[in-house]
Amino acid sequence: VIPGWFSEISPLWPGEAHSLKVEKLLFQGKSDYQNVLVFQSSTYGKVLVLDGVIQLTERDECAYQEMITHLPLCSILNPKKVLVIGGGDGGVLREVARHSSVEKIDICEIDKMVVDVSKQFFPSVALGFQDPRVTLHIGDGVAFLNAVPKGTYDAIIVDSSDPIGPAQELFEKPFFESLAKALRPGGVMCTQAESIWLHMQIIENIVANCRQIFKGSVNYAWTSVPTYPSGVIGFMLCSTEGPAVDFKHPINPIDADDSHVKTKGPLKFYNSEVRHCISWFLYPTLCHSSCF
Ligand SMILES: NCCCCCc1nc2ccccc2[nH]1
Repeated sequence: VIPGWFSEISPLWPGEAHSLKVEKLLFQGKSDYQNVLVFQSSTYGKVLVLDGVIQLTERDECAYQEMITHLPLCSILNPKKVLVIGGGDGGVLREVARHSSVEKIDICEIDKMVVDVSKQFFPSVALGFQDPRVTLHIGDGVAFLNAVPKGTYDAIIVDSSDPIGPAQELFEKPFFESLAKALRPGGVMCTQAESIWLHMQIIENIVANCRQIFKGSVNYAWTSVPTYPSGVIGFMLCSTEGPAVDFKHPINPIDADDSHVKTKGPLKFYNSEVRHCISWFLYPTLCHSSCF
């Protein structure tokens, strides 16, 4: 370990470690579920780390939060009821709240310390909690989903950490089945789906499960986030039934109504024109990706 530097070492990416220069340690704690660390980096703003894994930095969080939110919400007309699993930093809430059609936003985050730390150190991200449509549930996302009536939500976003620790069961088949049950017919889900450079085995298992469970479209998209391992992170984008969702030509473009800019600030990454990094699957691996 180099003094003054944080290195992200994990068995999930053996033999490599992204490092960030540390200016100042801001918070260190242990919640009921994980170690929580916040530091001021030299060039990426403040950084949130859970069990040694980078979850967000002020400089590049926009790429992840905007893509995981607007890819699904811009693919269906008139989303009204949205559920966020995880995402205790509030960034996905901030992005969901940009959609004026949304009437209700539920969020289920297992670790209250993540919410409290985000509100204290990441106000530009945690501002999502201030929206009156938001209801915060502190608890296990699996239990929450199993208690939700069938067909409740138009969209569900799973902003999870990695499948080591509290988020492990959010990558397993029963959880995807409960996602499909909680969605209305034609509803869409979007989940954090790791790196095509590091986790193809995990991704192939998720795609195989989603192909059995989601009878609409099953897509894998990815984007560039410099402070996530290998510099990319992906998303599973699935609909329960209905016509293939064309994520390249969103039927509910967010730029159509820019009233959100006044309260949330401008979008920094996503827009409807740019072709997103969406890769199709030809069994057994990615065939090609078309982006930008
Ligand atoms: N190694 C990639 C990790 C991706 C993490 C995405 C993420 N960032 C978060 C911040 C707070 C709570 C849950 C979160 N989930």
